[in-house]
Amino acid sequence: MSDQLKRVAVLGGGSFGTALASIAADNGAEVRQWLRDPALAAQINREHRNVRYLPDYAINPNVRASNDMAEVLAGAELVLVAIPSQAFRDVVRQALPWLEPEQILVSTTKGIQEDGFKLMSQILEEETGFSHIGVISGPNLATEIAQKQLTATVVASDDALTRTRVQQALGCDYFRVYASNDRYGVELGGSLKNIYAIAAGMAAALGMGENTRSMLMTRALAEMGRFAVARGANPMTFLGLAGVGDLIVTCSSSLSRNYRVGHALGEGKTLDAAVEALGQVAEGVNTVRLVRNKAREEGVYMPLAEGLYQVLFEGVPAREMARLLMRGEQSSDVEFILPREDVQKAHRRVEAGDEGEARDE
Ligand SMILES: NC(=O)C1=CN([C@@H]2O[C@H](COP(=O)(O)OP(=O)(O)OC[C@H]3O[C@@H](n4cnc5c(N)ncnc54)[C@H](OP(=O)(O)O)[C@@H]3O)[C@@H](O)[C@H]2O)C=CC1
Ligand SMILES: O=C(CO)COP(=O)(O)O
Repeated sequence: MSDQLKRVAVLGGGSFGTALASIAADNGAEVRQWLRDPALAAQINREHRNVRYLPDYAINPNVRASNDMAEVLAGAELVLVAIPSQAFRDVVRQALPWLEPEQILVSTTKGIQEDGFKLMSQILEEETGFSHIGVISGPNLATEIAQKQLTATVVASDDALTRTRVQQALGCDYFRVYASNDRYGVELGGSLKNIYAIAAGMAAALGMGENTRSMLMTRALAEMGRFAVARGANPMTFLGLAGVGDLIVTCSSSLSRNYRVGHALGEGKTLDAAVEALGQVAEGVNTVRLVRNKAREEGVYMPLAEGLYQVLFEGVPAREMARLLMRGEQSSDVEFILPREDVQKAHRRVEAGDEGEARDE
């Protein structure tokens, strides 16, 4: 088919990279997947299975794994980068000698670099200077994609060619790709929701109910929107798949690694033990630290991120933190309608005995 990409490269041999590689191959592309472990690459090519990250799923035989960057990138029209944030820049630098300006580069990674508070597509841009740059984000549990469960994602880029090519390369019967031109908002949504998935896993392990989970997710969305606005992003993006969509799935499913880390913490494991037991990346652990520090620096009110930070890194018991949050300052439901400051002002007036002045104008 003329509108279909012929060559797709995926950097990263983890669960998401593998699931996306297989989709592109299902769509008819010749796919090369780069991973650093030659033994795993050889096994994928032999058995069409990624025994380390997605052992139960058959990979399309048109995915060829390799630890040779030159071989993987040669002739690729689209390059998907599915490498955890801590190693992302390093791997992009390894790829640099074989990248070409006409290639489309797309990050699939939901994390933040500490130095400069950079999102992954900003790293792609900085390292390459190319113009076809985008991100993929949304409610995309890799295991469910591998099972071919009906799934939707968002490709975000201010470059229409990037959006269109990714929709062509990955859209299929079980994977629907929606377009956005708010790259920063989509990418921020994917990173921020990991924080609240840890909290949701923890709440579940502590026996908290569905009301609690619903409150947590909705207030998380309010907090994400507040942070986005403070950073100049469009909060409306958080109403889409990469915001509320991803928040729902990651805060609800034990297939989410961030949720699982939270659950293990709620069961009484230490953070180190929880991360060790997971054996894969849970980006939220690092993200909560970076976002909490950034929110403090910029004066953004983020009580959930602050609370989770104190539980994870300062030894505050989760139940005690939940109690403190429930007794926190009185607030507004939807701040875009009734500003939080107005609620607090009204409280101050009533407390000062000025009930008439506390009415809305
Ligand atoms: N899994 C999911 O459901 C989803 C994941 N994502 C995002 O995608 C990103 C990648 O995730 P995913 O595929 O799941 O990750 P995994 O944890 O499953 O795998 C990570 C992959 O990155 C490789 N890697 C890690 N460090 C390095 C390094 N220094 N150099 C080279 N390769 C390295 C690992 O190689 P090795 O095995 O050799 O360590 C492995 O192939 C994450 O940031 C996540 O937020 C987004 C949506 C869904
Ligand atoms: O982002 C994801 C689903 O959309 C995957 O979440 P985890 O990284 O927590 O597994």
